Amino acid sequence: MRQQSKIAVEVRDVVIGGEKPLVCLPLVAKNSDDLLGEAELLKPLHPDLLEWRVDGFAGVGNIDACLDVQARLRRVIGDIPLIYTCRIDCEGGMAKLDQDKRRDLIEAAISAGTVDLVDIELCNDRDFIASVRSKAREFGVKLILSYHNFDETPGENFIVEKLEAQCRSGADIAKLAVMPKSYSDVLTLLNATNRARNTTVDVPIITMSMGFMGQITRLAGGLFGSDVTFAIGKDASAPGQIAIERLRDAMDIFYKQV
Ligand SMILES: O=C1C[C@@](O)(C(=O)O)C[C@@H](O)[C@@H]1O
Repeated sequence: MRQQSKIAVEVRDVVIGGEKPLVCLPLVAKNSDDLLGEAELLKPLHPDLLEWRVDGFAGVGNIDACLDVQARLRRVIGDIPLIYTCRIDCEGGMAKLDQDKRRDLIEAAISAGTVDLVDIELCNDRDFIASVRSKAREFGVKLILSYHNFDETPGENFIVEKLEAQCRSGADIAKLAVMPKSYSDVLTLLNATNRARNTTVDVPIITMSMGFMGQITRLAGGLFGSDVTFAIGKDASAPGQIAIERLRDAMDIFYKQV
């Protein structure tokens, strides 16, 4: 059986860090009609979690427009836990916002009370992280601190230290996505995840090696300590994601017994 997270995170009736890794589907539509349509389409696929990639939404610069769609989105998805992500452009985000605006948007989303988790990058400055963290705590929203590298896979120590730093900065969940150039890089990511899970990182972990080479980490990363895998519902939000139906079939091989 896989090594569970020492501290599990519960959102609605979903446990992150429990017996089985969970499947999250990203919502990446550009306009509100398409976004709500995408959510309708994904709901019957029964994802454990949904992620709204707000940085892919054309109205991302308009807080009121975003809040309006967010409220409608919650009505469509019912009780499915929702991650709110406005990814910073230097780590793969699709919009360039200034930091004050991005923080205001994220905090407004948290205060609206209709998102369950928020994902921000560890590369944001301390004040940005402290401000979002305190807003998240106030509204009972779980904080994911993340790191993305679309160019390469850093060494094992770097990865473990990044996950540890996320914990020290108050992450309820530590997350890291990196790009492999070889299958050794894929093993580095899995080794680092396994080490973090079994030593210093007590909170749930989400890691993935991106691209084609990294697909094994999306299927079997849970065995090494990754608690959530991102799949394709309608459209991908990162290279290497696999359609949810195929992913679930494959995951049954690894996790059915539990
Ligand atoms: O950070 C992540 C992980 C991800 O980049 C992936 O590789 O599956 C997909 C993103 O939507 C999410 O925010």
